[in-house]
Amino acid sequence: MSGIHDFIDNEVKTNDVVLFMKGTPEFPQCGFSGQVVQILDYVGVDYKGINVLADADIRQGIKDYSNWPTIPQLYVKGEFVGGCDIVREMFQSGELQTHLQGQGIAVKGAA
Ligand SMILES: N[C@@H](CCC(=O)N[C@@H](CS)C(=O)NCC(=O)O)C(=O)O
Ligand code: FES
Repeated sequence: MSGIHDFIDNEVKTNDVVLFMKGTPEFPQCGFSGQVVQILDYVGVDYKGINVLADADIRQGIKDYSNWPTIPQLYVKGEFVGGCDIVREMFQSGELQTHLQGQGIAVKGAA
């Protein structure tokens, strides 16, 4: 196992919600990442953002880890959820909020 794989594995397993993205939650540097940030902020969930632009090995490593070719990538409780399109569709259907709550993760406005 490579060091990058272990780093990623540790991040997704020790943080409930992790977003691998371009830029930071405060300053996204791509519209796809920015859309997921907006959704997560709207839903009101705490998450950790990891900027793949700061590290080329993570940028490639996260694609290998999930076998998914693009950034952003959202993980909940150690599981890959999806990229921008999937997260947006799940948000619009309400499935994202349901999934988070089902995992015991607090979302805004939930009891
Ligand atoms: N349709 C994709 C949009 C994301 C996307 O196309 N990302 C591209 C451009 S930011 C990407 O990560 N390319 C590989 C790279 O930049 O390393 C999704 O649902 O997440
Ligand atoms: S950085 Fe160009 S589309 Fe994401």
